[in-house]
Amino acid sequence: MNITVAGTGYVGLVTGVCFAEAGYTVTCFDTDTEKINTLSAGISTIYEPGLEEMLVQNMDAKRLRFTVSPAEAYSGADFIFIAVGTPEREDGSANLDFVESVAREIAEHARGKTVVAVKSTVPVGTNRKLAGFFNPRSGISIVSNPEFLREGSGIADTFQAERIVIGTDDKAAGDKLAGIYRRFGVPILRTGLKSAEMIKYASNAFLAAKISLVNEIANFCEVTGADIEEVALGMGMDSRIGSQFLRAGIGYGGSCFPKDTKALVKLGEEWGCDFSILKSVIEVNSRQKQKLVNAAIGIAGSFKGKRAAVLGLSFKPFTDDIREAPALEVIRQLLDEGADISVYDPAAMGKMREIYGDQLYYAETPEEAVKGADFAFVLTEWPEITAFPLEKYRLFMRQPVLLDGRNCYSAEAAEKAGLTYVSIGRKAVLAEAVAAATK
Ligand SMILES: NC(=O)C1=CN([C@@H]2O[C@H](COP(=O)(O)OP(=O)(O)OC[C@H]3O[C@@H](n4cnc5c(N)ncnc54)[C@H](O)[C@@H]3O)[C@@H](O)[C@H]2O)C=CC1
Ligand SMILES: O=C(O)[C@H]1O[C@H](OP(=O)(O)OP(=O)(O)OC[C@H]2O[C@@H](n3ccc(=O)[nH]c3=O)[C@H](O)[C@@H]2O)[C@H](O)[C@@H](O)[C@@H]1O
Repeated sequence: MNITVAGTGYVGLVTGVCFAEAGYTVTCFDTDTEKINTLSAGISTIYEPGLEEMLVQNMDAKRLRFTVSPAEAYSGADFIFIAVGTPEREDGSANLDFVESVAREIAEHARGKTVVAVKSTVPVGTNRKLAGFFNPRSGISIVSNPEFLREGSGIADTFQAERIVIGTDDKAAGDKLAGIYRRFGVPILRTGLKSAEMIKYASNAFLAAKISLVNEIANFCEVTGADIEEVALGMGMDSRIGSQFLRAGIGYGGSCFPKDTKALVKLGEEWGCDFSILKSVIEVNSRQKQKLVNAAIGIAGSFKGKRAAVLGLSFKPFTDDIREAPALEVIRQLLDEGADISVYDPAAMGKMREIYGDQLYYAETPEEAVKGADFAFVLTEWPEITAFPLEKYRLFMRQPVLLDGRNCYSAEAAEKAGLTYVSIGRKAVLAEAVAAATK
């Protein structure tokens, strides 16, 4: 059984390595020669706990290889997973150029009966369009197989997936794909092609909405004196609500929630449907990302001549991905305000340096980052950051103002440590500061 994965980004690489780990022979194909050279040398191109070890073991066992040749990748494949990017276009819609170019190459090179499973997130109707790239007599069938893994826990999310969705109008192709997933022992849901495409967007939209709703409730807690941690705990005990994704914070980021919510709004427009809830979800998230800098301005008046430390750059812990990370918005605002900025992140410093170069100071430890700072922003709840003692902020900072965008610390402990502490949904100080800044 030969499996090919097109695209060695996050999804493609995790998929390829996990299918090899499950015992299949896997070829990963990418047009990016540098990436393929790095991977062929046994080096992971993404930061994902446990992935590199698994990559090397499966390469050594001759179950996993990498290529830049489409002929080599597609000609002998029984299954081809498409996992290339579907980035946001300027108007918010999904860019399908990469997916279409893979379909064209498969049509050119694939021989015999091949099941093409589309993991890339694509608008409803795309897979039917992609089927049009293949000659009906070629034996190539298309199945929608959306991906639900999260960065930072991609391996566990694959082997212990809560569901695998297989959407197709071709029952035999769906049966074949379900067959290769059987080794994973996870629940499989069979649907039509369009429903599978919608399940992906609807799931991400729902999760993003949950976060924006909890963030709005957190903002209201600040005004009324309620505590979002207690409120979320109480809400989450209701199994109809569920306790996950109720963490209030500085807003959601990442390569998917921001782009997929916008793509769904755009898709709705194309079909004459107004996603008004989703528009608010996006708007609330965008305001949430600006909240802490506004609070700091409320406290300081101005950032001129002030130093700000930013702890946590990736959009969530256990990844080096900074796509749409709240840190990007916070740093943009701080630069506009004329602040001196030092940053620290256990994994994402290289990617930040690619964007900001010498506009920022890159510290090697949280301690070094906060030294001499007037403000410290905590934007990602990395263990290295949450374990950084409150006393050290007081000890090393010039003016110990801590703005905690992930509610990593106890407000009581922070005050006891002598800090001016601002967090999300827990203390009136934030609402007052924001009101002062926006007067
Ligand atoms: N990043 C994530 O955690 C998740 C992403 N998704 C979806 O999966 C898809 C892929 O996402 P990422 O892995 O983040 O993408 P990515 O942008 O990190 O990687 C895409 C890869 O495809 C390669 N590529 C482009 N054109 C190609 C071609 N013609 N042939 C072969 N390779 C080609 C690029 O060189 C790149 O390495 C997107 O649709 C995304 O929405 C779904 C679930 C989770
Ligand atoms: O389509 C995708 O790419 C993926 O998007 C998300 O996964 P991911 O973006 O890796 O990370 P999440 O853990 O969902 O976090 C996304 C953002 O929401 C934020 N978040 C999450 C949970 C929460 O309670 N509060 C909160 O602010 C995180 O800090 C992060 O910025 C989904 O969880 C995956 O199921 C999906 O496959």
